[in-house]
Amino acid sequence: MSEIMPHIKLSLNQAAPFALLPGDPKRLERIAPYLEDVEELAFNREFKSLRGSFHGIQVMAVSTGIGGASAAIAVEELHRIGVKAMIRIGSCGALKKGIHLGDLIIANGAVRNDGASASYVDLAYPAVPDPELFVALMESARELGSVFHTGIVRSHDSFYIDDEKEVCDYWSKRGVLGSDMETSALFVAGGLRGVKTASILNTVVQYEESLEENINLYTDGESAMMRGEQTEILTALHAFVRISQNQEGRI
Ligand SMILES: O=P(O)(O)O[C@H]1O[C@H](CO)[C@@H](O)[C@H]1O
Ligand SMILES: O=c1cc[nH]c(=O)[nH]1
Repeated sequence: MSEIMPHIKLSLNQAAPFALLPGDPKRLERIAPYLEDVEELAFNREFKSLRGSFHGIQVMAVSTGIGGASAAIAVEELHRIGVKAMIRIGSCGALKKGIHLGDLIIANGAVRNDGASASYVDLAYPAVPDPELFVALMESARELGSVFHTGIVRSHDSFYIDDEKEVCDYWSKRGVLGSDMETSALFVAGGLRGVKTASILNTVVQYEESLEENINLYTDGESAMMRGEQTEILTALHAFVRISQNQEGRI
């Protein structure tokens, strides 16, 4: 019998080549309807998982919880059971005016303000997505008519620091589009381990709006944000189909 990973509680025979990585375990309930032959796999701590098929490819969805530490654990353990490509389908706060609720941000890099990626490697190492997966996400987003922006995001470890507003303004002034908590750890762990990674984020807080209020509305199922979530799920699934075709079965 193959080894069961200690946190995600999955083994080799449960792997698929592609994995969607939401933060919130609840998001799995909204991913499942897009897949056929869905099997629930495991639920340990923040790591809930399922597997199914989409347009002929096998896909997993595994929640990573909040923050880079648990996201990096998910990347490591999924890599060990054989997952080759991972797309974070997350939520974020915009750092730029004109990015609206439900707009998607496809990250072409992440500011490494998290602790997990720093514990892996010097900050000079870039947090960047796999180029092929990034392009596949952009092409899918265009094909589906999604409203999306591409650019740098900032990954952080806490909302509740005393100078939160000043820190957000600092990065906003430098052209960073949005903030989340897992993209940089995903990109760095994936880069070091040779896993293809990308990140697509649904805007749930507009720049300079109340964070707590908007996250509550999102979890209550308010519509623009829910539409953004549906679009990011579909965009990511189609991106996996694209790279499976590009690679002609190599993945
Ligand atoms: O909605 P998810 O994917 O969890 O992403 C965002 O939401 C959480 C904070 O509310 C953090 O995990 C942040 O990155
Ligand atoms: O503003 C936000 C919203 C969601 N997630 C974040 O990290 N920041």
